[in-house]
Amino acid sequence: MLAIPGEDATVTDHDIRVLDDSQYRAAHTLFRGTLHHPPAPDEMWKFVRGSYEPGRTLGAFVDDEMVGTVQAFPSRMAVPGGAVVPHAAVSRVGVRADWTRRGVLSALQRAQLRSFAESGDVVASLRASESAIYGRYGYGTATRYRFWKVDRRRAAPRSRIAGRVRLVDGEAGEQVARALFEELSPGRAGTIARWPGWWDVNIRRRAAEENFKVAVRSPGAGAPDDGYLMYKVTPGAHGSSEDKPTTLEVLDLWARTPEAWADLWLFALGVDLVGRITALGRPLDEPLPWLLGDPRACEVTAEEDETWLRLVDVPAALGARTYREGAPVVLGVRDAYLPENTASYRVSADGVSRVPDAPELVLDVDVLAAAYLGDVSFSTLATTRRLDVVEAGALARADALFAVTEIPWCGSYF
Ligand SMILES: CC(=O)SCCNC(=O)CCNC(=O)[C@H](O)C(C)(C)COP(=O)(O)OP(=O)(O)OC[C@H]1O[C@@H](n2cnc3c(N)ncnc32)[C@H](O)[C@@H]1OP(=O)(O)O
Repeated sequence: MLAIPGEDATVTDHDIRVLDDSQYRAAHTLFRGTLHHPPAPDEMWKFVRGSYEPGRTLGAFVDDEMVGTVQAFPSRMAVPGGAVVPHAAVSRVGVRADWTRRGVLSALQRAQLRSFAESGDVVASLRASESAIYGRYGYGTATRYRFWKVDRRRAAPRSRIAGRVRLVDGEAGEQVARALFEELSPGRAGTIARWPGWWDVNIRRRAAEENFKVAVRSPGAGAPDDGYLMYKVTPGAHGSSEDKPTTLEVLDLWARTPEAWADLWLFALGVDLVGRITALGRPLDEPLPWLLGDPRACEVTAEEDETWLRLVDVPAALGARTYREGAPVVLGVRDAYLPENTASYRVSADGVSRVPDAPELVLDVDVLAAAYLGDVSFSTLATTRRLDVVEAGALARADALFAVTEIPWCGSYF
């Protein structure tokens, strides 16, 4: 039985259990129900099943009936400076509609965070269905992504493909993509390792149902592959119809070099009969307009929070990333769910240590997570009253230490 924050008489009976093999399908059905989806049919379940790994799914029970569930996939995440830390990828969070707002998720979160701390995960992350849910559990928005829409016929690319882009069919295409992905991610800060079930659910299952293509790029014949594009084309109503144009969706695009990146986009821009190209979840610094003769042919249709990051082990996370040169700063961190993180930390280019000193900036662990990968500055967080400034000069020092040269991005939806 768990102690539940803000508990009242109706929530004390929650019983959080680690689920076993015989309960995964029920948990999946419960989760899908909270998203207003029907249970997974057998042909979907055969791909989803493998993503339930032992010991990683929790259920909340009332009178022996499951009313809520959370799951986490095993992963790793790159942090500024290039180190890679153990990472739990949280997903499939749901509480049955007749049990919401009675502390079920809070109980699940408390148990899940404790299990991450015990198993040595340094960070956890998730994609939030709603932005009001996860801050209280210590998750902060640490990366953002953008969605593109391109009017392909207007785009007029400025250059031509310089290397070789070839289509690779079926499983061979997936294998080439997967090998390249594993070489490139985790790489940039915020990028993660995908787990086998990610490929089963997101690629293999969809490829079986939809018209997936894999284009692989190399600098030239015989040279090693250096990038791939996974895409799908949905034919429009009448070929070139304005209302429902033939649309090419960029599903996954990773490149080792700028040349490979440009060639893969140029390939997409060259696919005949396509009127519109869409790309979801791309990095904020992707320079697509510069590739086009008519930069206005591409439009950012959305820019949203991507990674909600949780620093599970604050000293290990702070110690894993590098810092720019500059005078040190003392951060006072508060963590209600993992109180062992609550402490003062002296951060400098030489390293991080827990200190008895009075803090110069005081902040909750979700706010530290937002700044951790470098996506937002301490000054911005202070301006928006997300942290307390005890020593005015500390803001500029913290900004200088945590600054990064490349905008963090994850690029793997889960
Ligand atoms: C990573 C992912 O899987 S994202 C998908 C998340 N799942 C969904 O969106 C499915 C639909 N929603 C749900 O299943 C549930 O509403 C959940 C899981 C979001 C929340 O579960 P609950 O058991 O209701 O949360 P719980 O009762 O523990 O809430 C704790 C606090 O968070 C608040 N809260 C919970 N959900 C929300 C929400 N959607 N919006 C605003 N506040 C919320 C509660 O009001 C409560 O606040 P309080 O402590 O000030 O009283």
